[in-house]
Amino acid sequence: MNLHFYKYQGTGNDFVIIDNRDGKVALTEEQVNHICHRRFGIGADGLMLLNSKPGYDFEMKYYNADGRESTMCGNGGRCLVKFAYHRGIHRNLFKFIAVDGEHEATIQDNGWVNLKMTDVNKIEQYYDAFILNTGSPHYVVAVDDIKETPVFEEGKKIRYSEKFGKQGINVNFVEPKDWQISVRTYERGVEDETYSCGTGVTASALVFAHNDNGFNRVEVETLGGHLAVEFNKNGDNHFDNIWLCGPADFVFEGELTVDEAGKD
Ligand SMILES: N[C@H](CCC[C@H](N)C(=O)O)C(=O)O
Repeated sequence: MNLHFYKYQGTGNDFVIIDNRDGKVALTEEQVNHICHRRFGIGADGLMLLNSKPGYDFEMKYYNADGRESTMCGNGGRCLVKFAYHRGIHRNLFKFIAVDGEHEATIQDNGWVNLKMTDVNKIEQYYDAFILNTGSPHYVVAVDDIKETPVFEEGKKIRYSEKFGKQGINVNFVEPKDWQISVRTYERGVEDETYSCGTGVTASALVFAHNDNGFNRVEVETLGGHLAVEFNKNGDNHFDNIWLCGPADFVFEGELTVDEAGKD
């Protein structure tokens, strides 16, 4: 099967994207895993299909690098909006459907893509950490020195621990710094640290909100660059009008042949 693919990245969280509006592409778990492989494939944290969907500008289908269809990807959603624009879908306000429901998005004059995330009405405290779902499940814990934190080793331990078992969880280490936070994330389904994780950055910003009530904007530093999260906080653990804001850029495109076995 011949595929024309596009590579995009949002603060270093990178994705293979395929325009599947004609509905002809169906990939197996093994094929997605092979395409995302950093040595034997194109290499990516995940793969997305841009599908058609009546009533929406498009439908987002997201697969982690392990090949399995996953929950919401914030950076992926932002990259897919930029891709849709490049493919001729021009909107002041984009409206698409993803695994966690409807999303709106805008493309800013500086090229940033702002993505509206699902509301959050529950944050569970778990020992010194916080558990919440921003479209994907997240574990958020504060650390003293983000640079010295063994993200892979510690993140993997938590992700595979008894508590989170088969479902897994994304693990975010956060160093609060004045009016911003630094975040590093071990991502489920990539099974490694990624340069940034959009739903993880969103979860971290909600946990470390500055203002108790009303509008908040949290600046976030990640290995892959700068993001911002804006939201309304309405008392304890109620957040809405949540927007994940940041860059989303085209990298390259090409042709790919995958056979049934997922090999080139
Ligand atoms: N690995 C995540 C999905 C992608 C999340 C991340 N890439 C983002 O930008 O939100 C999970 O399996 O829950």
